[in-house]
Amino acid sequence: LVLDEAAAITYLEEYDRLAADMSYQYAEAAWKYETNITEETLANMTEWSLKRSDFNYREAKNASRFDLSKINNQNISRLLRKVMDIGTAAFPDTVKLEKISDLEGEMTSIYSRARGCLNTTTCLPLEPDLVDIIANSRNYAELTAAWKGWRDASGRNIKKLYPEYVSLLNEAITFEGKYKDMGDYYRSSYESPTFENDVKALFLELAPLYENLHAYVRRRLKEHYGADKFPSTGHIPAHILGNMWAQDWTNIYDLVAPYPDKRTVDITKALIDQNYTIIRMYKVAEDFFSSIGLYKMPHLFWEKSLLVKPVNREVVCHASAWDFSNKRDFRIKQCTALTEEHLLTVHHEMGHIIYYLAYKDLPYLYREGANPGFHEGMADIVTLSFQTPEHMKKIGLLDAIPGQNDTEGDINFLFRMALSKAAFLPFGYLVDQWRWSVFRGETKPERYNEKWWDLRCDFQGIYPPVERSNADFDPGAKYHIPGGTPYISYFVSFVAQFQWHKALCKVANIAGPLHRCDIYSNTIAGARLNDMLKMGSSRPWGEAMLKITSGTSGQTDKLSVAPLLEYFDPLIKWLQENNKKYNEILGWDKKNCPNFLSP
Ligand SMILES: O=C(CCC(O)(O)[C@H](Cc1ccccc1)NC(=O)c1ccccc1)N[C@@H](Cc1ccccc1)C(=O)O
Ligand SMILES: [Zn+2]
Repeated sequence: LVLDEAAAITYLEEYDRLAADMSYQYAEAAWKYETNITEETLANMTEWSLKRSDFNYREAKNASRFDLSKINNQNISRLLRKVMDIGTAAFPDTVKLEKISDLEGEMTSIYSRARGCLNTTTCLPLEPDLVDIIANSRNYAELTAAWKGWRDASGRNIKKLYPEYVSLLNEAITFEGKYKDMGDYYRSSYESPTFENDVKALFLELAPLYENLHAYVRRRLKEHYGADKFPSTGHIPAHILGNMWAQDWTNIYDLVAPYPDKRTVDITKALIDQNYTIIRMYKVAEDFFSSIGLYKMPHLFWEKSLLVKPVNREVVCHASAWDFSNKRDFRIKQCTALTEEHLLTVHHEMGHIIYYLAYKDLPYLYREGANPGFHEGMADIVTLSFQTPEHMKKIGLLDAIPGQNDTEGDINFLFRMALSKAAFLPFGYLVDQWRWSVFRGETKPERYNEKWWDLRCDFQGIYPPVERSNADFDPGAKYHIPGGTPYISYFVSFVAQFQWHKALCKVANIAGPLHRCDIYSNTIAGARLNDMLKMGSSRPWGEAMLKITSGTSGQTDKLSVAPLLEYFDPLIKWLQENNKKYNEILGWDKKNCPNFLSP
């Protein structure tokens, strides 16, 4: 039965209301589970997950009555295609769909409740305890115990569930014949047949920056921990970089700063000294977004968010931002602690909420990021302004800022930014290289861990401090793997946020080098950003990229690493010179991973 456009519009209006309501119900069930992990709340979430799949299945059938070739209106056809793009919900075997939801819930429960043991008597949760040890301890043995303890408690216990999870997801997603495997489906949200090769090319362009940073940090860490801890292959031990996954190195800034006597910031200390409360951290973030003309948090946000880890129940501590699809209820769930890292995560999560608020009046189907990387990029972009010495001084978290001709202070600041924004790049890239190879069937369960360490050794130039084998499951020690959450979105975000930062600083006429630009209280920058955010996923993401960059030297509808490399250019030159001065050999043996026991 071919129905015309008018009927399609009527159908879509009805769909919009029903879908938003179903989404609300599911979000409430998921919220109840994540803020109180019990058998009952997990079962209730699974029940609602099945109800949502059933709703999507039925509506996809209803939408298929319309003949898209007879729909001329681009907007209507885009909406109808989104109603029919339901992923695993197209799989009619609800028993298997329930199993997928159960497995994901169970893996997330194991991850969230895991306690890593340092010895036979002391077992600690990841947040805040093990995170703090990895961030602050300078004792090699203690770091090794925390690193190994966490993986034994999380990855090892998740391992047995992952193979079935993968095969069920692939069976469900290939049922309709539209997708080759689950990785193919994940990548389809970028609406580009060349996406996989595009990100590979971007990653290769960023290699020189990372290799120079890696060589410098390796030399400085050798001075501290002793050269005997560093193999001839050139790898750095994975557990001495200040982060449980070696994805952000800012916590070891004090050990490796280029000009230590010009110590710039210790935000964590300032937060404690100034008796910051958790709420004040959120108010500071809200003030940044409202200062550029974006939005304040709705009152339900303050009423319903979970901002502190409860003492009397188990929760999913990994931070997230929630849209309850009723245009009013938006929440953050974060086990917030008084540290600089958490202050940045507060800005990150609130950045997601701002995106939600910008597109809340769009049709339900368009209330998404232009692509998943754009949502993460929006979450992160204010941190490029917020962390400048100028801004830190403005909000009283830093007393002295490096003067304009203080190149040493400037290098220190750029270096500190590179410890998060450059150190992250290979990790942001490799997590889904691993996952996509698993979904493709290239990496079988017997070699899950070997493939993981092949990639970690190859792209990150780090190696495991204790022997690993295929009896371990280290990918499972990173939230997004048991959580089933895509990761390439962060790599895309780390590229895109510099393109946006450059464009916004330009349109806002903020003079000076890119790395000292602070868009705080600049409503022109805010308006330009808002114009993109308000598009949601109503248009292909290239148009959203063009919306932000148009009229500037970086005008493009594509991802480009040029602004990121421009931002770090003074540091790249400094690192190249310094590495040459010390005859540092850049890079590492990409095909030989120390401490991995081949089967
Ligand atoms: O995981 C996060 C922060 C959590 C989140 O805000 O990205 C969160 C992750 C998540 C949790 C549950 C389900 C899905 C995703 N994402 C969101 O809350 C979110 C994602 C898309 C749209 C709206 C909100 N960051 C990553 C990468 C990262 C990003 C930025 C700085 C440092 C590190 C990490 O910690 O490895
Ligand atoms: Zn995020």
